[in-house]
Amino acid sequence: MFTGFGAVIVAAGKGSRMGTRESKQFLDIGGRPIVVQTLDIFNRLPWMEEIVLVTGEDDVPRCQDWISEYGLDKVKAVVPGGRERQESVYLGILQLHSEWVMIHDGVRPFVTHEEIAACRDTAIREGAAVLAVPVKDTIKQVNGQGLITGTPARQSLWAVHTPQAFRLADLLRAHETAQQDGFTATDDAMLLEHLGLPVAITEGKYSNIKITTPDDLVLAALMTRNKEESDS
Ligand SMILES: Nc1ccn([C@@H]2O[C@H](COP(=O)(O)OP(=O)(O)OP(=O)(O)O)[C@@H](O)[C@H]2O)c(=O)n1
Ligand SMILES: C[C@](O)(CO)[C@H](O)COP(=O)(O)O
Repeated sequence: MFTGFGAVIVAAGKGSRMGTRESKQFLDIGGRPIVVQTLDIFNRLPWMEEIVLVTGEDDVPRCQDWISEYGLDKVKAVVPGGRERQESVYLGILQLHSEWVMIHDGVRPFVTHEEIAACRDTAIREGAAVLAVPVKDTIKQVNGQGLITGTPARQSLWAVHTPQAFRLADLLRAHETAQQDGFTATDDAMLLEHLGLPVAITEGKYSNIKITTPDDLVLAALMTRNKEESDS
């Protein structure tokens, strides 16, 4: 029985906003599929005890092959995900035995060990934590007619990233309550908010991008080249 941290890497999305034939999590950056790059970051954390990969049902065999090929020895299970991200996360956490869990998007391959450790430390201190960055733009609320209805104070606005870290028992309860209530969320913190549990912010870096649209691929290629140059 593990008592430390496990991670669920979700990579079962269709990538409709990317629009490529190949799902975006399997596109190549720096010579490896994006999801392999993400898994490798978590696999190299000395304190990370187990990893579950959630992917498309048809993609399970090729992911298993990559796990062997790239020596991702902490990946204990590769499971098919669901229609929505929320369902994919739930199917992943059912496989874990650790006391704490980190949920991370398979398409955020630039997260650093420092950011992940900061998120872990905040979660241990506060009970739950997410990486996030202060928003740089002024954000407007807009109605269905395209008219601005309000301007929230920017000091209170953060763009939320992953990883997001929780006690496994809290996250399971949050997912099961959401299922009972028919509550859907775009991140896991929202599910704890729905339960009334506090979630703390850990300031991350703007470089922890989620590869979502074609312009993110251009940025990702540039970031990979910069990293390769600074590593050599
Ligand atoms: N049913 C789903 C939907 C999303 N994800 C994962 O959740 C992460 C963040 O989601 P997003 O960037 O929205 O990915 P997609 O759902 O693939 O993209 P889109 O919304 O453009 O279709 C991705 O790693 C994606 O693979 C998942 O595991 N299962
Ligand atoms: C969890 C998340 O990465 C936080 O930014 C994001 O909400 C998930 O992806 P989506 O683009 O909202 O589907």
